[in-house]
Amino acid sequence: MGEVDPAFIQDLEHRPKLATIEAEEIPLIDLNSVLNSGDAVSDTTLVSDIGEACERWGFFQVINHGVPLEKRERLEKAARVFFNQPLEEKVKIRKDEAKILGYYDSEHTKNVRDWREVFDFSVHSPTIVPASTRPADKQVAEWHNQWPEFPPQLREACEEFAGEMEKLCFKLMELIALSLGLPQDSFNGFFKDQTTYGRLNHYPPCPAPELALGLGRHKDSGALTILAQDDVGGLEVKRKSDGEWILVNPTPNAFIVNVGDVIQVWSNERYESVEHRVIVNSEKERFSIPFFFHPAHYTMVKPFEELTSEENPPKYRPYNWGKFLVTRKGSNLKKLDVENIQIYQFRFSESELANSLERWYLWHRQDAVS
Ligand SMILES: O=C(O)CCC(=O)C(=O)O
Ligand SMILES: [Fe+2]
Repeated sequence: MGEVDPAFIQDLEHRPKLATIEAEEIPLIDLNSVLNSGDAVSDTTLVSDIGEACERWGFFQVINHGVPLEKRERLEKAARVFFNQPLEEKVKIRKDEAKILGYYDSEHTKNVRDWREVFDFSVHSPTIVPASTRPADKQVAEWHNQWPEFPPQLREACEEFAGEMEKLCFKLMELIALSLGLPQDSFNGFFKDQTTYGRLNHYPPCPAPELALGLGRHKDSGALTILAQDDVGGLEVKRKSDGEWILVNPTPNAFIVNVGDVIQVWSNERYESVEHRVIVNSEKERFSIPFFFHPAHYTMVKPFEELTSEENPPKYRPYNWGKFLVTRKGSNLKKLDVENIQIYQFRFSESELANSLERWYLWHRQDAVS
């Protein structure tokens, strides 16, 4: 990536503090009991620990998650080999506005360029999504994977790892449902025709880690994200209690889990999708593998009725997940003059919320037409 191009430079207020602060860690959750308990979850302590982590942090780490270490290591190795190739090899599978999956090295978050390169692959290929961002357009399109020729084992490593991630996501969604007081399988149906995808991230060493970010502050827009980070460290989470950026120290063979915007809406903000970002390092490169668990494109995302009441009316109007996803995917590819789509655009204003009777009326009427 060479010298630091001004496109990478963050505004003053968003530049990282590189001095490490001693801070409380995000919760570490042991999934051992649930993996050995068959289908029904009976560990109430585990369920309440997950609920508390989602409420306080929006983030937690899991250990004893049942994902074989060999599968993770195999993919980590293949990712290194892939990114280590010359740029002209990688750009053969470059993504663009028509081909949404593949390699990319100039993603922008909040319209500042990220100091990283990525490879995106969908888990159920082809993935069915809306053909355009236009609300009235009901046509669908297919996302197809673009696999590199080299290394030849990358495809299988991605597919095998994704299979494991998907199982873990379903388990975690069941635990989250229980933690909200909902039936265990409440969320499963939304993921029948899921738009989930996986990503390989490479953050090269950066000559100006105090000016740039590997990945700018953002919230994940899907339901759940599971992340494998290597031993370098760089992920920072914005602590809800005071807005301080907290580094997530690498824990060997753990996965980092965070709730995304969709869970924020489903839970009517009991669980919030929390901002996070990645700082870079002048000496070490870093690799990470996020897995974005996303519902089917036709899902109308709205608060669960069981989690709302007259005193706690729905805070969001229903929105179409697929339209949201394609709008977001298209806008991250380049620098724009405006902020890309965010869920607060679907949130009722405080004055609308204040009138809960009217809110209930609106809500039921929208339900009938969506
Ligand atoms: O690389 C990381 O640690 C975080 C990646 C991430 O937040 C994302 O890709 O959404
Ligand atoms: Fe993220």
